Amino acid sequence: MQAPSPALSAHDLACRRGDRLLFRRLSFALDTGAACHVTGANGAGKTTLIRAVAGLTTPYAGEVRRTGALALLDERTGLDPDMPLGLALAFWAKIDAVEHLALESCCDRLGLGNLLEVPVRYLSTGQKKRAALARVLGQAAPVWLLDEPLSGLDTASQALVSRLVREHCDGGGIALIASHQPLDVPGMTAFAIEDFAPTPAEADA
Ligand SMILES: Nc1ncnc2c1ncn2[C@@H]1O[C@H](COP(=O)(O)OP(=O)(O)OP(=O)(O)O)[C@@H](O)[C@H]1O
Repeated sequence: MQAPSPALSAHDLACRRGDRLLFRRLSFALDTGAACHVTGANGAGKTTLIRAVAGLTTPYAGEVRRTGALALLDERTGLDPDMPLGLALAFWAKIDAVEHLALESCCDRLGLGNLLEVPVRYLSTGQKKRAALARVLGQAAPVWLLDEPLSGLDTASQALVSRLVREHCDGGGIALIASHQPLDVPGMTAFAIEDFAPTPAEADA
């Protein structure tokens, strides 16, 4: 049986952090092939939104609906700092049921081939980010949630991320991307988290 088309939507979502309402009445709907760029100032709530959509934070109001498996790029890579990169990725590949050859091909795609013996703690910021992206790629999940996928990356790697998102969406995937930097993904929609900022009265309620 064919898997249903992926879909991701939020309906009247509101999230609080501590005693502060960050955003409210936030809605979007993404169907197969769609990418959406979430922008916003530091502290506006982009990571909170990504985590709420991922189901890692309970929204204050509203709901998220998703069809299809999820791959999340978070600020925490989850890669064991004491393991060589190859083994650290293999740990997740086992959990994600990714075959060895597929993992190898993702590592090659992200230019990690010559780093697999290096302990994760010795990797640079950009190298760690590319390793986390390799895991996302390997998961072959139709729905991608990418929190700051470009931060710490050089120009060539930033272009590669745009290319990976394009290919993912061209193949029917969905990507919701929180990023301070622009991405080169034709047809990508965008919204600013500030568009859903509470009024002062709502924020204090
Ligand atoms: N556990 C927490 N308890 C209280 N406040 C929190 C908590 N986590 C985050 N916050 C606050 O929530 C707000 C939104 O944080 P969030 O990380 O979602 O912002 P962001 O838009 O992703 O910022 P940046 O662009 O800097 O990554 C910030 O003011 C932050 O200090």
